[in-house]
Amino acid sequence: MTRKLDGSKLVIATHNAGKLREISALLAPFGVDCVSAGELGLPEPEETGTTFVENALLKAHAAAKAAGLPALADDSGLSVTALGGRPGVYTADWTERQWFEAEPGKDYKGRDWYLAMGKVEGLLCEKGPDVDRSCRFSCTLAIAWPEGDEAVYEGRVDGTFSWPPRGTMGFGYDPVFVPQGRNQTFAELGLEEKKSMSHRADAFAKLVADQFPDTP
Ligand SMILES: O=P(O)(O)OP(=O)(O)OP(=O)(O)OC[C@H]1O[C@@H](n2cnc3c(O)ncnc32)[C@H](O)[C@@H]1O
Ligand SMILES: [Mg+2]
Repeated sequence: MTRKLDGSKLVIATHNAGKLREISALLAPFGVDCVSAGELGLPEPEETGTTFVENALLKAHAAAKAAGLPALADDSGLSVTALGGRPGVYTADWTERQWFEAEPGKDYKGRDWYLAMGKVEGLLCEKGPDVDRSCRFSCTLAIAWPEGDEAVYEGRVDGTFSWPPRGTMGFGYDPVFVPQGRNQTFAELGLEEKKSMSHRADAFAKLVADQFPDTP
């Protein structure tokens, strides 16, 4: 049995504004008292794990320990089938890594998502016009308590990598991700639609079933 949230404040342990917006919207109906890592001035831990689960747990435990409160972290990414699952767990620093290899010493702090998406497109194009464009967004949500307890929930959504980018809503790779069964990208569909079908929503549904089982 996993430990349950008991009404104390919950730290949303992310430094990504897009994720914070989505997690806040998903949590809203459950009356959880939330505070973000940014509001608490928590440092951004180095993500040294090799899986989404490892990194989500690492971020949740770091925040829970620093804040003395339960913390919810999210590790997520886009895995492209034809690229052997890349960028996957390295989605956030894909641009930094690619450019670092090209030009060591350059400052990559301002992540440029357009470049990162273009890099994926470039690698797909190298494989020819009939390349398999299927891909998947994965999301692992982890809750950690200051005493060391933890709970993990995994979600995913399958789709297609679409080029050029379309839409202005959402964040990160949303403009190039078309979920299965739809024609629009997540960035065109917007928060409400995305909330009903995303990798984050899938993981969150498992969190709700476990943490808030009595909610109708
Ligand atoms: O670690 P935190 O502070 O939560 O923020 P981050 O941006 O570094 O997040 P990750 O380490 O989990 O990296 C995941 C990256 O995958 C991308 N990503 C994850 N979920 C996404 C979504 O719903 N829509 C678009 N891109 C997403 C986005 O580029 C993220 O930066
Ligand atoms: Mg990160």
